[in-house]
Amino acid sequence: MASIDSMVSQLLQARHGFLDNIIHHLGKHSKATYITTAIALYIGAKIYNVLSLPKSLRHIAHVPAPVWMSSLMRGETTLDRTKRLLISRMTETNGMVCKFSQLGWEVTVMNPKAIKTLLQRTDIFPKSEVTIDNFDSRSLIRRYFGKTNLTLANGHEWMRRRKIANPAFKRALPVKMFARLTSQASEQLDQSNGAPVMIASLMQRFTLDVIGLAGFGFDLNSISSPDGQWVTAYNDVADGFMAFPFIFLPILETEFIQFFPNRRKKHEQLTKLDGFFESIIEHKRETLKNVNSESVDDNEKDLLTLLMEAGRGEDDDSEPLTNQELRDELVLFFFAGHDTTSHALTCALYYLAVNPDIQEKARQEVLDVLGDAQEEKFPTIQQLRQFPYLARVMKETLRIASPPVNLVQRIAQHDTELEGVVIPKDTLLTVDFYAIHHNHHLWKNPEVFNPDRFSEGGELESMDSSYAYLPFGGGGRQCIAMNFSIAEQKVVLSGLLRKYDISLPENSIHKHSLQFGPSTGLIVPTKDLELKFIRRNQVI
Ligand code: HEM
Repeated sequence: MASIDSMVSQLLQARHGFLDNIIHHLGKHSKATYITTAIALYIGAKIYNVLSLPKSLRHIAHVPAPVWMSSLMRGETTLDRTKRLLISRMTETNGMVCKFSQLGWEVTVMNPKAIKTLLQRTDIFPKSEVTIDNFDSRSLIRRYFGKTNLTLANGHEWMRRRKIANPAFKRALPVKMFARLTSQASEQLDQSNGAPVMIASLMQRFTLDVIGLAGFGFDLNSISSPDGQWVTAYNDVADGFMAFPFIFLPILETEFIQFFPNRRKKHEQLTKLDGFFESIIEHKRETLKNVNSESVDDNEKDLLTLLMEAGRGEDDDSEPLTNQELRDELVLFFFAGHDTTSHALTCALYYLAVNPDIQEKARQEVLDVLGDAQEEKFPTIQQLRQFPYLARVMKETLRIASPPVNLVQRIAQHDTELEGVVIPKDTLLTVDFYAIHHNHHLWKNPEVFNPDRFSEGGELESMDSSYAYLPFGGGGRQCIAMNFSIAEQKVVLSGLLRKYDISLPENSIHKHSLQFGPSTGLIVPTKDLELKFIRRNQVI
């Protein structure tokens, strides 16, 4: 693959010689040759411009575009690429490195102090709208996410949406529903009779059902019916967001979709899903007109109800969300809330399986709170606070295997500086979670799973900046559902620890370290991970 590096560098370097040659031959050839040459020159110049680091960023260390691209093309793992090309440059330009991304050159910020400024100064570094504007309104991704939503909006629009959604997420902590669905998932584990189980798939179906119920009160039932129509439609659509040919050549999707039947099918599935969301929103509005929702415990209300209730209270002056806005937020919660948490759960179960001492310590804590009687038992909201060790296991999992690869890009509003480094107007900036959470300049033995980093007086507390650890982001744009997801994970992990001994099959490819598959964009999924769940004697 070094040949790809050298091919592209040679292409860039040979540009001048290439131009001279072309000028020399021009006189001798026909009109067709002129046109072909002009097109070749135009494309060559475009490629050169796109791949060359802009002059304004040349004072910052950078990874040459061909080097980054060749790593992607030869399938180097995200972690290896990050270590080799980003962390290795941590000491250059104060922990800032430029790299080539799908949307152009961006600065990856690895210096915790600079990250703090980047995330706190949302006036100077708002979210980059390039991320979604880059997609045509007819593309699958844009049709799904719409023009804006809570995670993409900036300024007043973001504040308005966050003000409405914040109380909804504060109120919604449906632990009873988490427990009910954990129980359903464990029925599937029981059916395996201790044989290896594809755990990522089960956790994905679990979190999808959670978000269906927590989002709009609809049971997608994907734990027991993985092939149900709405689950299939959603998975089909989500699978298509980052399809390489349509991202790099959007015209294929906008102008030539008739030649791509599979892509057309995804659009049809999305149209069906939209109809489904619309009917749910309409139905909910009608129900709320007729039923007194006060009678339902706030914790167990779905987010759609809570979002619709915004603006109704006496001191609540929020401008209510329209049906379209409600739809756009709900589809976002689906996307942002399901793969992230299922990945966190899958990885936590893996690290418990390969660290029996840690597993036993976490289990003992759970048994101390919930007892070891034979019937299933899950924690109440109050009991969730009584699992400090399990919380450290979850934190360490989110450090070592952060679900999102990086933060949504920010864009500098004007010429500014970050920790002494000049950042020109319109520069795109991001934070790469692996680059920060696996950085040996910040963490001791970052590849070792060690929940005690998060104990009182432990490694995190002794660091100069808490921004060396940010699985849920930071500043005002921190994950709105952090507490929701933590509660969800605690219910599942405590329930499964109480009931099963968790282990890795003898011949697993993950024996020495957790292996990841190709990235789907938001997260890097585990690769065919199977775990064994053997029922402990005491619990039936
Ligand atoms: C382990 C689970 C999760 C992780 C690690 C995670 C991580 C993150 C991160 C890093 C951000 C900040 C993005 C940025 O600043 O660019 C974020 C924002 C967000 N997350 Fe999560 N998330 C998780 C679960 C969820 C769930 C369950 C939901 C919804 C039900 C959700 C909804 C959101 C939303 C709406 C935002 C945007 C907030 C805003 O910009 O105001 N997340 N999440």
